[in-house]
Order: sequence, then C-alpha cells, then structure tokens
Amino acid sequence: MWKLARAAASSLHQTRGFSAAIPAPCIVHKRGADILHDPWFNKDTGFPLTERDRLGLRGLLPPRIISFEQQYERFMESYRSLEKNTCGQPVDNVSLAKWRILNRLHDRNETLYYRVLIDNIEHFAPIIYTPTVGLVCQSYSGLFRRPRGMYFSAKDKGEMMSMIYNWPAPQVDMIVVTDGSRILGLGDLGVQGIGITVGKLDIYVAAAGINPQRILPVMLDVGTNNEKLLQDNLYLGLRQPRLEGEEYLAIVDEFMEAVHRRWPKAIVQFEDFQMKWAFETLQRYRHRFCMFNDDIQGTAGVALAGLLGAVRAQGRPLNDFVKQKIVVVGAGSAGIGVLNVAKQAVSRMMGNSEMENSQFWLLDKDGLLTKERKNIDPAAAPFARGFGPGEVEGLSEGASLLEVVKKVKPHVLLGLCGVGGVFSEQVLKAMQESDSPRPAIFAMSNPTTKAECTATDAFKYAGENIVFGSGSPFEHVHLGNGKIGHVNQANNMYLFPGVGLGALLSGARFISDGMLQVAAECLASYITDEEIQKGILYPSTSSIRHITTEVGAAVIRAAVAEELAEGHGDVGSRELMHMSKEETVEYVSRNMWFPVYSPLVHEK
Ligand SMILES: NC(=O)c1ccc[n+]([C@@H]2O[C@H](COP(=O)([O-])OP(=O)(O)OC[C@H]3O[C@@H](n4cnc5c(N)ncnc54)[C@H](O)[C@@H]3O)[C@@H](O)[C@H]2O)c1
Ligand SMILES: O=C(O)C[C@H](O)C(=O)O
Ligand SMILES: [Mg+2]
Repeated sequence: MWKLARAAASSLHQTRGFSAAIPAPCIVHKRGADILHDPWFNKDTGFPLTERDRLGLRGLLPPRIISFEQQYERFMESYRSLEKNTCGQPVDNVSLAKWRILNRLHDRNETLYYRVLIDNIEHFAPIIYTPTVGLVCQSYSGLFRRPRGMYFSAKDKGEMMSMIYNWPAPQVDMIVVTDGSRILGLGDLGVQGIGITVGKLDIYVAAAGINPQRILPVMLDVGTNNEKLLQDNLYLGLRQPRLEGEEYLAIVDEFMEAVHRRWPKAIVQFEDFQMKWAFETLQRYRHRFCMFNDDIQGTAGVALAGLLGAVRAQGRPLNDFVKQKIVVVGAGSAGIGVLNVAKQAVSRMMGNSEMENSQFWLLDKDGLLTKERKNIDPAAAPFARGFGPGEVEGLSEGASLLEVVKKVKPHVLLGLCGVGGVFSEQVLKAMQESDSPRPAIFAMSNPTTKAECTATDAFKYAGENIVFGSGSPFEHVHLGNGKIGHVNQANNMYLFPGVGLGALLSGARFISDGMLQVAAECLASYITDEEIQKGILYPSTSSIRHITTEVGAAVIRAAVAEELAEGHGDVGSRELMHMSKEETVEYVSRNMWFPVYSPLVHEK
C-alpha cells in the first residue's frame, strides 16, 4: 500500500506523495525513446501529455496516462501475485524470482523502484540485500542481463584515469567497491561480487536518501582463486589467479586516484575484501581519502550498540560493560574490528587507562587463540590469551568453542566466522550456565546458511531469557504462552548509511574514529529501556531512514567538533559549525533524496 504516513514520519521535511508540491525540475539532455530507455528519467506510462509533447514521446507510449500511485499499486499487485503463485516452491527459487521482478523494475524505472523499496524496506531488504543478494552473486553469470556500475580489471592498469570519465553521471557522491574476495560468508566470488555493491548502494538510497544518479557500484577484478569459477566457461570475470602484493595494491591505488581526481568529495566504502587487504587498504587510504571499510568499521559500530544493549538488558548500568565476558568466534576483519572497538569503549569507560584484554576470548578456525599460536596475525595478536594469573584454568591453545564456553561462562557469545551452525546444540546449552542473567547470542554471519545458529535453536537450547541477534533476518520465535523471542537484525546496514551520509554532508576530510564512535553511540541510544526489556536491541528496519538521519547528524557534528568538516555544496564549514543539534538533523533530512517524478526539462 502507498505509505504516505510512514514516509512522512521517516523524513521530516520533504513533501510526500503524488499530490504534494511540485518538485524541482530535472534537466535531461536526451529526447524520445532514449528517455524511455533511461531508468533515471523514465516514467513509463506516467509521462503527462505536456511532457510527452516537449520530449518527443508522443506516440511512443499507450495513450492512457497512469499516475505514480497507480503504477505503484500495479507493481505491488504483480509482486503479490508472484508471491501467491510461487507459494510452496523451494525458498531459493522464490527469492530469486522476487529479486528478478524487482531488478526488472530497477532497470526500467528507478523512481518507482526506489519508492516501492523505501515504503516496503522491511519486506524488500531481504531480497535486494542480505540474504538473497548472496544467491544473486553466486548465480551472477547466469542472471546477468545488463551491466550496473563500473568494472576495473587488472587488464585496465594505466587506463583507469581516463576510464573513470566513461561513467555517464557528472557527479558521484557514494561509491561502494569490492574485489569480490570475501563475499558475505561465501568466499571468493570474483567479478560476481559486484552484486554486493549494488545491494549496499540500494540501502544507501533507501536509508540515507542518496540520489541514485550519484551512486556508483564498483568491481575491481584482479582475478579469482575460486577454481570452480576459473573452470566455468560462462564466468564473466578475468580467468586468472588473483593478483597479490604490490601488483594488487597498484590496481587499488590507481582506482582510488582516478576516483579522487574526478570526484574529490565522493565517499568510498570498501566492502567484502578478504582480511589482509581489508586492513591493509584501510590503513593505506583512511587519512588520504574519505573512505571506510564497512566490514571492519560499520560492523564494529553495530556490534558495539548490540553489546551495550545486552548490558542494559541485564538491568545493569552501561559501565558494567567493562565486566562483561565476551567470546568472539571468527578472527577475521569483522571479528577483530568488533574487538578493537569494544576495547576502545572499555578504555573510555575506565578513563582512557591502559587496559588488558582480559574480558575477551577470540577463536578462529583452529580454536582459542593464545600467545602460543604460531604465525599469529598481527591484528589478532593483542587478543591472544596468556597463561598467567587471572586466566581461566584449563584452557589451552586451540581449545574448542565448547570448552571455552563451558569454562568461561561468557555473558556474550558473538559469531563472525562465516560457518553455519558452529553454535551447536551443545554450545548453546552450555550458554545456560552463563554468568549473565540474560546471556546474549549474536550469530552475525551472512547469509542465512552461514549463521552460527538459527534463532529457533538459540531460544530452544540456550533458554528463553537470552537476547538474540543475527546478521540475516530470522522470524521472531514463538515461545508458547503468547511469549515471543525477539530476533534482532545485527547488521551493519544500521550504520554504514549514516556514516557515509554524515561524511558526505559534512565534507569531511577523512572519517575518524570519533565519527564512527558517535555513530555507534547514536544507534545504541535509539532504543528505549522498555524495548530493551523485551529483548529489542536494534530498531525495526522500517525506521531505517529515521535512524540514518540521526546517525548522519551525529557524524556531522563529530566531524565539525574534530575540525574535519569542510562543508558540502552551498553549506560551508562555518555554517555547519553554527548549526544546533536540531538544525543539523534538519539539514540532513532536507538533503535526503526522495523518489517522486520531477518535471523533465530538455536541454541540448
Ligand atoms: N552482520 C554483519 O553486519 C556482518 C558484517 C561483516 C561481516 N559479517 C559476516 O561475518 C563473516 C566473517 O567475515 P570476515 O570479514 O570477518 O571474514 P574473514 O574471512 O576475514 O574471517 C573469518 C574468520 O573466521 C574464522 N573461522 C573459520 N572457520 C571457523 C570455525 N569453524 N570456528 C571458528 N572460527 C572460524 C577464520 O579463521 C577467520 O578468522 C561473514 O560471514 C560475513 O558475512 C557480518
Ligand atoms: O552484507 C551484509 O549483509 C553485512 C556484511 O557487510 C557482510 O559482509 O556480511
Ligand atoms: Mg560486507
């Protein structure tokens, strides 16, 4: 249904609906059929007669003019028919069918596409984003019909500075780039990983109101080490092993410089890079360009908000976070990112004193990480356990997750290892002995098949008093007697749109730890005590535009406070500096794009 009320609540200052004030005109440089074939401008049967005349469209469309609202209802009706007709079919087939119908609309008419997406984000996010986007990436070569975004390959070395000018839009604000080396928990998918950047940018448009004409999904194809893809005749990427070392970095360097040359103020989000390159590129670029790594930094902020919520759920003051025993399963870019941020939060609570990492236990594929571990990754090393006083007795190098949970009795068990089911029945049952009156279980790996446990199993085996979060959505769990086990979607989608938007609208020179910290704090404070008592740690995705507005404003204020804000468009750094908190929120919502048909004006 057309959701005027919800849309109005989700962004304060934009006029909503088809009867609203006439939106600003939009200049087009094409005419006739070229407009109908351009999803940025196409209105299908929605072109009014005057526009059909002005733009040379007369005779190219059926005579009846259909309103935006009618087009919307028509699409939703066909979507509902699809749901009815595919009822009972295998879940993956149904999800892909839903993705196809949405994707066809995306390819044809972006205004209508984003309107249905925004109004139905709770329903459509699992299709255009996690988990279905994983399936789409896996099936990319078969699903491919037309390109979306830009592809830079190892064969383009030396050419990127000119190639970047092939992108048709004059201005780009937001770029999501991947090298396809670790797509969700699905591993190396090579060029097929482009799907994840498209999904993230759809969330940027829906949640942060970034204008879809100013987004750019990018694939850096440096080869793949996925043998199956290398052998596949239909694979669309470079059929060569991944570049490594300096050869690899030279490609990423060249891409970053090309982007910066053409759009110096564009924000670049790094997505789903394998761990070594995720950390290396973040270090390399974070102070030179306005960029961040979503898997390290976005995930960390969302997890921290969840961890603080878990403390509140126990009825404890926030400062008790320093006493929480936290077991993290997965020592990759996401797990280490979470631990680093949790450590910073503890340090702040303790008055920035040097602290030991004694409340954290970290496991990877070889079990518990200790100082005895050979060839330990430098990023993981600070979290390796020792054997001195204060250590839990009987836990040796490589101890299994079950042993660790039984001995440590953690308050929190958090999975970011990309292996489905590692929180087994036994592990979950062991969480019943947790020292927390309300243990927290976060099965954050994506997509659904890679979740460390299902929501049903978590409540069934660990007990009904747990709080639960998962990276991919699960249904809430019926516990009997009318009680509901609340499922939170612990996904970085709650943070990256606000971080990117805040960085953009402040014109930040770079994205600082302080900006990321306030983003996490803003998300954490969004939830009321009453909600927390019900096990609700994150707001519903239906309010994602509102959350993003708040997070974006908090990020801007942090950038201003740290003197990193250079301003955006007509709004200079001085004006930003003088904005109150409310004015900053207003500034953010005023700058969010909302899909309505603009009058098109032709210019040669
Ligand atoms: N919910 C979110 O917002 C979110 C954000 C980022 C990443 N993720 C998910 O987290 C997962 C990991 O991402 P990453 O970037 O850290 O990957 P990564 O490849 O960098 O790290 C994976 C880690 O898991 C460890 N591991 C593998 N098998 C294990 C096992 N059986 N037991 C314990 N540890 C094991 C590996 O040793 C490695 O340390 C992915 O599934 C990704 O989708 C979720
Ligand atoms: O893409 C997601 O859903 C979250 C995260 O960035 C991931 O890599 O799993
Ligand atoms: Mg990711």
